[in-house]
Amino acid sequence: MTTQDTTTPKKYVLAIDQGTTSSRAILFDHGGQIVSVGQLEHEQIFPRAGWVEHDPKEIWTNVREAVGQCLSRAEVNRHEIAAVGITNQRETAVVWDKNTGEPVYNAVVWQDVRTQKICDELAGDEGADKYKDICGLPLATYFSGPKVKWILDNVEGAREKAEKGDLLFGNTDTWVIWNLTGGTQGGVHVTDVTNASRTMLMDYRKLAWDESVCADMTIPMSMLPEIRSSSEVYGLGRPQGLLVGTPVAGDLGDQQAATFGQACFTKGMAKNTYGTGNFMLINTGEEPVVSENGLLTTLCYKIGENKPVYALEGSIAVTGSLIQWLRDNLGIITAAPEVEKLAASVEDNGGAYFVPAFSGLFAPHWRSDARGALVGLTRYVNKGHIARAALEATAFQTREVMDAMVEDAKTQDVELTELKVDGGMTANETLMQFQADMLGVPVVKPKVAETTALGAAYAAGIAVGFWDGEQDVIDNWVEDKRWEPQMEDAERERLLRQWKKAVTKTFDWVDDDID
Ligand SMILES: Nc1ncnc2c1ncn2[C@@H]1O[C@H](COP(=O)(O)OP(=O)(O)O)[C@@H](O)[C@H]1O
Ligand SMILES: O=P(O)(O)OC[C@H](O)CO
Repeated sequence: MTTQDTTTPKKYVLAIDQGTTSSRAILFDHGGQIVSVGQLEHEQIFPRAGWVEHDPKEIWTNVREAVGQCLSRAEVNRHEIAAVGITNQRETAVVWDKNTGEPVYNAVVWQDVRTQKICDELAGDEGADKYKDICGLPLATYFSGPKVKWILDNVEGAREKAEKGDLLFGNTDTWVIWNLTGGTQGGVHVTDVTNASRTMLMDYRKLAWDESVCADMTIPMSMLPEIRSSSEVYGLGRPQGLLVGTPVAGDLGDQQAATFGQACFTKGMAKNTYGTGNFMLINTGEEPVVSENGLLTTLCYKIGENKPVYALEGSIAVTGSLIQWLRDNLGIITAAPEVEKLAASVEDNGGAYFVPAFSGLFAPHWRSDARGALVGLTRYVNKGHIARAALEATAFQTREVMDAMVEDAKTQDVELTELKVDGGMTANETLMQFQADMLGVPVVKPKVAETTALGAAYAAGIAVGFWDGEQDVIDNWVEDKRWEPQMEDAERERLLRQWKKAVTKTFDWVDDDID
């Protein structure tokens, strides 16, 4: 049996951040400072238009290698590590055989839109909000439940195996934790409330799988992981691994982890993460709030036996990935940071607006029938304007989500006075200034920008007593940079008016005869 070393003093907590484009392992010290990082990218598989897959085996290999890199770079071994926390790209669905550990199909990624027909059929006459009262989410291709149904319906033999109890489902947190704790040799099959709240299968008030939704989606409940809190010991590292005997003690979806790492512990505090997509979460306290404006009701975190904390979320599918698209599909930049220089080569967007509805539009529109559009083009527009329009798209989309949040917040008596930000795109000064201009409130970035991994580390460290609780997180949070709004109101309103017009041009694009 694997046991934990309780004799060596513990100096660190390790976070594993299994993201959309890469898997990272980050070691943190007691002050919440980064000690070392390991990182590997994995392949993005696009078998058809609108389909996005990852290879779960590659992800697991990369996680192990990232942990190896991280520990060797710091010359730290597992005896000095108090606990491991996992955070992950949410909604991405993995289904595997519990007897062999082999996935039955690639992971179907959150951005994938293949389940449109399944969602339409499930909605029937009742519409996309059919399950909203149970799970807090609209029926959309984004969430895991319909993806699991697709796998069971389309992979030969999968449904029979699932019905026999041989298959397991999980988001990538569950997949990583199962493997980390032993896989076929006794791996634990768990998830936390935040990840479960993104499947459409969990009742967000009861924090339990909902039988009726699972039945509608024809998903055997034996496949589903046990729902646990975000901060408790789920199991110990497997004997063969580098983390043998180390408690695996934190699990949060990446956006909730960032909210935790940003110390948004009070009702009304909000953060926005600028990565592949953008995700703004506002803490709504111990009572769930139902949005009237296209936001998702989601679990924010649950620490051990404490009451759960809820959030409203505005999810934007495409932000940083639009910059990758400029790099990979248009070739007008060779690396993401170059977009800033290209955008600075022009004074403004030249009338061009880029609505990147590559996976339809998420919050606040939830239009699966939308597809991307670049509008306002004239002979005047050059690649500098396109780069600028691509950057501005992130800020405009964020403003739309913020408007929805402000509307919902009115009923809660909370006011949004500033926005905490993090993620890869916050390195872009032009974007951050434009963002503050578009929001009309200051945008504030912390010194440790890896808030996602930090949040997972805190959840794990709190579970084992390495940190005492939320006050430690608050004490460790230090402001790095602040952007104040500078734009005239009239100019802001003009730009937003044009943007809103551009958004309407993307609607109703997908016809029924297109998969
Ligand atoms: N200087 C920059 N300007 C604009 N976008 C950037 C810049 N640097 C990185 N990005 C974008 O940020 C994203 C990476 O951010 P990250 O937080 O690592 O994402 P994720 O965790 O979603 O993989 C990429 O999509 C990339 O295009
Ligand atoms: O891996 P990221 O940072 O792109 O985040 C993905 C989100 O969790 C999807 O909901």
